[in-house]
Formats: sequence, C-alpha cells, structure tokens
Amino acid sequence: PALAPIPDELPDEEEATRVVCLVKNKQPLGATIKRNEITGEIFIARVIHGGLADRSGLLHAGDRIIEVNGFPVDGLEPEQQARSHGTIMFKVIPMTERAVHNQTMLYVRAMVDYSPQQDPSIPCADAGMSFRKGDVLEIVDQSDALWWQARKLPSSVACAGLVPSSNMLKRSVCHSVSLATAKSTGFRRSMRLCRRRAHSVTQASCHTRCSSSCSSALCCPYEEVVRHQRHPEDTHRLLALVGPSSVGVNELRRRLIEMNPAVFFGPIPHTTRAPRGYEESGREYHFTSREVFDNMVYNNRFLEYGEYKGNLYGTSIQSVKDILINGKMCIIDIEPNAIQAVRTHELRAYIIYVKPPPLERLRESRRESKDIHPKAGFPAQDEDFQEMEDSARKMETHYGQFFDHVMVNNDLQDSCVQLLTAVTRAQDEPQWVPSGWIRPTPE
Ligand SMILES: Nc1ncnc2c1ncn2[C@@H]1O[C@H](COP(=O)(O)OP(=O)(O)OP(=O)(O)O)[C@@H](O)[C@H]1O
Repeated sequence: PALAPIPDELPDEEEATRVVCLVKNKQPLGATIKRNEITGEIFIARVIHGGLADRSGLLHAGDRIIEVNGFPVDGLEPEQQARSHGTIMFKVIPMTERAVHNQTMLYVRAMVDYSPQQDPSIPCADAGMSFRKGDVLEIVDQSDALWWQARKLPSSVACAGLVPSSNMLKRSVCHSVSLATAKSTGFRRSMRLCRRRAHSVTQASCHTRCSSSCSSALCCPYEEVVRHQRHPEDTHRLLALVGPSSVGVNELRRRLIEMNPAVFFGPIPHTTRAPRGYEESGREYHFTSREVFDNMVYNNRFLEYGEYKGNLYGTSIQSVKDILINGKMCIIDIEPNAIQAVRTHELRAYIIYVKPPPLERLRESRRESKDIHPKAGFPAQDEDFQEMEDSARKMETHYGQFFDHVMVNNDLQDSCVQLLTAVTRAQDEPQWVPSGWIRPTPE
C-alpha cells in the first residue's frame, strides 16, 4: 500500500507496525479474530490454512490489529471487523514470538455429522466446515485444543475450515450413542445364519454380540485412518453386507458366490440342531453340542449368533478366518450391530450397505420379480416396503459412518455387477482404513 511518510520524530514507545493490504473478492479473509477481554485489544486468533490471509503470508495468529482501513479498532467488536470486500488494509503489531507447531498430518473418519451453522460455540461459523458421518477429513492444524482446521477429502478446495477438536465433540456424541444403541436392535426379521433356510421364517429370536469396544469406538467422534493398499500376498478383506430386512443382501451374496464359486465363499455356521441324513459336519454346518456352543459364546468366538426354533446358530470368527487364510474372499451378511465385531485388525471388514431404491421403484421391482418368481419370499405389501424404507433410514443414521460402500439394490442384475466391482475395488485399490489395523497399538 501507499504509506503516509514516516514522521520526523517518532515517539520512543512506538512499536514497530506492519501495514498489510489485501484485495478480497467474495472469499472470506481466512482468519478469525478475538478480543482480549481484559485489555480490549484485538488479535488474529488463527489463520485458516490455504485461505487468503495464509496465502498472503503477511498475517499470523497472535498479530495485534490496531487499524482496519485507517480506522482504529479499539472498542469495536470482532464481528464488526474485516467484513468488507475490495481492498482491506490492516495495521498490525506483529507477534514477537511466533509459535512453531510441528504439525503431523492426521487423517480421520468422522463418526458424526457436524454443521457449524448449528453450533453456537464455534468462534466463527463462516470459517467452519460442515461434514457428514463417514467423511474422511485431513486435519491440517491441531494447535488449538478446541478448534482444529481440516479439509474434506477428496478435496479440490485449498482452504481449510474450522472443525471441533475430538474433545469438543466427545460429550455430545456419547449422548447420541445411548440413543443409537437403544434404537438399533431388530432391523432384520431373520438372521441369515443358516445357509439353507427355505423353511426358516421371520421372527427368529436373535442376540447379537456387541463387544464392549463398540460403545467406546462410537464415543470417539473421529476415527484415525490411513490410506492403505492391500499387498497381493495379504489375506483378503472380509466383505460384509448390511441392509434392512428383505432388501436383498442374501440374494446378492448368493449370486456373487454362484458367479465365481472358486473365489467367493460364505462361512460355515455352527448349530446345535441335529444333522439331517445327508448333512456332514463341516460341510453344511459345524454341528456342536449346546455346551460347546455356550462355551464359544462365553469366549466371544462368534461374530453373531441366534436362536431359531429352539436351536442355536452362529457364525464363528474362526470360520471366516479359515476362508481368508486359504486365500479366498469371504462374504457374509450381518446385523448392523455386529459391524464393530468385524472391523478388526484381523478381518479388516469392508462394509457394503445395501439400500432400497425409492419407494415407487422398490414396489415396481419387487412386484415384477414376484410375477416372475411367484414363490419369492419378499414382502409385497405397501406397509412392508414402507417398513424397509424406515429401517434403512434408521440404519443410515446410526451406522452410516461405518459404510465403506453404499449401493442401491434396484435391478438385481445391475446390483450384482455393482457388487462385483465394489468387492474387487475393496481388495485391489487403496482404501482409508482405521490406523490401528496397520499400526496395532499394544493392548
Ligand atoms: N433387486 C431386486 N429386485 C427384485 N427382487 C429382489 C431384489 N433383491 C432381492 N429380491 C428378492 O427379495 C427377496 C428378499 O431378499 P433376501 O432374501 O436377499 O432378503 P434379505 O435382505 O436377506 O432379508 P432377510 O435376511 O430379512 O430375509 C428375495 O426373494 C429376493 O429374490
């Protein structure tokens, strides 16, 4: 900027000032300011990474603002500052000691939704960044204990936004977890534990194990993630399908295995029911006594288990591992509250959420299919379709943060192709995975 000539006599106590001139279009300044409550002085609180002020390199957190566009700022509220467009001139006293923060880049997956516009505690809502559960965020600045700066990935935007730090978010999230666990049970009418279930009906009584780590994981509003590419010699990631009852997860799983039975396998379930004449233990089921089954439950050996017509059925962790160790791809369908049990360092589950199409299309596709296969077991009543939509919505609300891939099961053929593409990508392309899977922390 053109500066006034320096007066001949400067008072001794005059501090060195810097005059900074920025030309602003519609973009924000990219800095937040705060007032010292005791002295009333106004300071730059933080400079947003990649924003206008940051790119100018001329304004820094801690600089004291004394004039804006030639007017002293004393006595003004921070909100009244720096809102104008066009040329904006700051006179600042530069901070004497600039804190140097060695930032290590942190990547997290958001476990909750956040909107700065609805957060009265954010220092500047305009500088805030909204995100949805499941979004991957690059945390570019954690120097402030309460407010971090982040970019949403994949990002084409250079400018970061303010997001609450992990600690800021924790309290409100723990509250919503208690709601989630209360409402989350009983989405599916049956557990798909039996591979041959022509005679299995709805209303099976289910108990799904939810490990104690479940709630603590949900209580972390950000999950640290890393970009990871599976080495061709590593075991495959477990493929886990979730979706509301009758959406078609079992049908899709069955078709995928049928398409390539040398590659895709479903785990062999355990049951306490007596074998039928043609059945062999280890082929259709692992037939076990109730005592052994109870013991396995006690030792947390099942991903899921349930009771149907007085017999217990369960999918053991070992039956999944057996497939993976043999170099095959294991595909299962699970209740959403078993998601935590498969998101482990060992199984590294890739969660595929199967969603129903919009109500009208759902009605059409299922009725068309019923005309072709009159014995098909899906619901045909409007209230069933509505129920499927409702439980899909609840599932997304409570578990959406864990979905690695979302697909709509509209046309079955298309869905099979989509599923095949998704599972191939899951195994062969880099993915964001919890950092603990790659760098396990000692227990
Ligand atoms: N895209 C589709 N179009 C038409 N029919 C479908 C489609 N997807 C699945 N179906 C049919 O819907 C019925 C229910 O599917 P499926 O048995 O796979 O449900 P599910 O999601 O496993 O539910 P649950 O475990 O509660 O029984 C089956 O008869 C299946 O053939």
